[in-house]
Amino acid sequence: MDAFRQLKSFYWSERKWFILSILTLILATALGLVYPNLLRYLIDDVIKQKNFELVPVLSLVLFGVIAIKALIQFIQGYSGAIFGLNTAFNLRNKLYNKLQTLSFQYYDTARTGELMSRLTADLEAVRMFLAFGFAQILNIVLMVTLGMAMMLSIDWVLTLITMITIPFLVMTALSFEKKVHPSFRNVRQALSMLTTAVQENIMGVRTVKSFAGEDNETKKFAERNDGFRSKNIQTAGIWSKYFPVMELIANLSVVILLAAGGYRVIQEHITIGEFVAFFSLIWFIIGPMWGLGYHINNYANCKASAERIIGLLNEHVNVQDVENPIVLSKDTIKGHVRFEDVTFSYRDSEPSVHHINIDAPAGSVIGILGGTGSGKSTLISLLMRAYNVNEGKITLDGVNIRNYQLQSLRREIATVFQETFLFSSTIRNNIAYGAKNVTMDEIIKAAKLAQAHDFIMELPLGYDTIVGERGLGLSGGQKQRIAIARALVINPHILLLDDATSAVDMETEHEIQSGFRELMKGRTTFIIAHRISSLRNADEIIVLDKGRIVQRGKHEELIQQEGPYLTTYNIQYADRPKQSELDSVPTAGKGGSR
Ligand SMILES: Nc1ncnc2c1ncn2[C@@H]1O[C@H](COP(=O)(O)OP(=O)(O)OP(=O)(O)O)[C@@H](O)[C@H]1O
Repeated sequence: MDAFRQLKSFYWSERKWFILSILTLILATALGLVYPNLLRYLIDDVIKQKNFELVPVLSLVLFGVIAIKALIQFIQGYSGAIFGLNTAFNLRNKLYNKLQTLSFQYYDTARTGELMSRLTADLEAVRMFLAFGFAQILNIVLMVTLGMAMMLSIDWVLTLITMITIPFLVMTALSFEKKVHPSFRNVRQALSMLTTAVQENIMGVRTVKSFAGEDNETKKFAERNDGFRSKNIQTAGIWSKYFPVMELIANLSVVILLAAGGYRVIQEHITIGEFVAFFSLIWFIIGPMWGLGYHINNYANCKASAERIIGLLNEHVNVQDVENPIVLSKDTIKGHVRFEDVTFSYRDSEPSVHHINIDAPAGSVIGILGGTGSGKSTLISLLMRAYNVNEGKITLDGVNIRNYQLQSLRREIATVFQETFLFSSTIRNNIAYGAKNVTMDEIIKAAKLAQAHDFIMELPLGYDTIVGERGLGLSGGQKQRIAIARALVINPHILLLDDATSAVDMETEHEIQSGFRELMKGRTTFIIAHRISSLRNADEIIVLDKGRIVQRGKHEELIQQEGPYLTTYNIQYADRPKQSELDSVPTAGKGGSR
């Protein structure tokens, strides 16, 4: 119960529903005992004594009991359901909030499917247990105790004789559950493999079709479908094997009762009425035994689900606010960024960036160039405090970024990531995502600067066009331009562009950049790009190799030095004479712009 104790804060506020559901449950179970007693009374005191005038009264009493029990059962089911639903509601909100606060570090290794099952299957398991499972276990205890007490009070000898088969029934029920449980798990796994196949096929439909993989996919699906069917057949086999056995044992109790009870009546140890009451009481014991294994397993599953939920709620948040953080505001921020001897490694591995020093005065543009895996994106992630640096510090206007309130820091930084993510919503909403109370004029202005306005207007619904899941239906370049507009619309003091124009052609890139130049006046910008043309106007270009700065300076300085920058330049401008050749020909102009 420890797991459920830890979840107390989520259900304690709903305890009135819980108490109501438990009280009504006790009442309904106790009312259930009225039937056997009425039967006994009917036979012994009415029929045998020929007091037939009591029959209508008894019928009315029975009707009253049934009606009251039905009403109580309704209140019990309703209050239990509300208790479970409200607790799940509180828990779901808390879990979702937790997901928002977890750092990038967590998401680096987290698996989407697992997280989704925390929020759905695990939460549902806890809800069902709180709403019904707990009540059912309590109901079993109540029914067995009350039923047994009543049977013992009628005839303890007959009770013991009748109960001979109960241990066998319990054993069979537990063994059934032991077998059927893993079998159900296999069915669930097979189903999840089946849905994964469908999901991957839909998401990767382009790849499947372009590699003519339809036949393979059909074969894969057929195999998984077959797996799903055979696991279901296995489970059905267990059910059909065990149920007749359980039925047999349960009915054996009844046969024993019939024989032993009949004998006790003949011996006049009990009356016929008591004998009949016994018959209906025996189901008070057998009924719950039937589902005992299921409820025990249900509890174990629920506990495991609750533990997984608690695990997520207790997950450590790596990047947090310090005590009394400084709240950045648009009016006070200037935008002077400094990396001071920054070293960072993602895990305990070799650092991804080593001893980085960068001084980016407010409004300057820093270009970053380097091979793949050289640490460019890492620098940008550190600046938006996706991770905390291991050594050194990053300052904004002279203050370590750790001392700023995280949300206010990120509100002043707009990032356009390498991979564009668009929400399944309208283009207008996608552009306005990070901005509060943004006007349509501002959205259009940002879209124009990002060279997105024209193609948006060509779409049938313009800015109201819904972009499909992950932006399907738009080209890579169009998605990037929407992402750039999204960054521009928040009017950031610091702009981080991580290969943001890789998917647009050079012509469009140039146009976007001229837009940037106008908009970036007074804003600090870090541009990661593979094209020299994107970086050549930067105030400083940093060249990275294996996490270290190997060259730095302005474009004009860097093309005068031997090094990776000049090599990249020469490759990209291969159709032009090499820089060294240009230098040796005094009449030739220096390196064409694009
Ligand atoms: N989330 C992460 N977890 C662990 N290691 C990472 C993570 N992100 C990057 N790395 C590692 O850090 C190093 C630098 O990666 P980074 O993404 O900064 O390179 P990059 O220069 O931006 O590369 P690219 O041009 O391919 O995007 C690489 O060795 C990479 O494997």
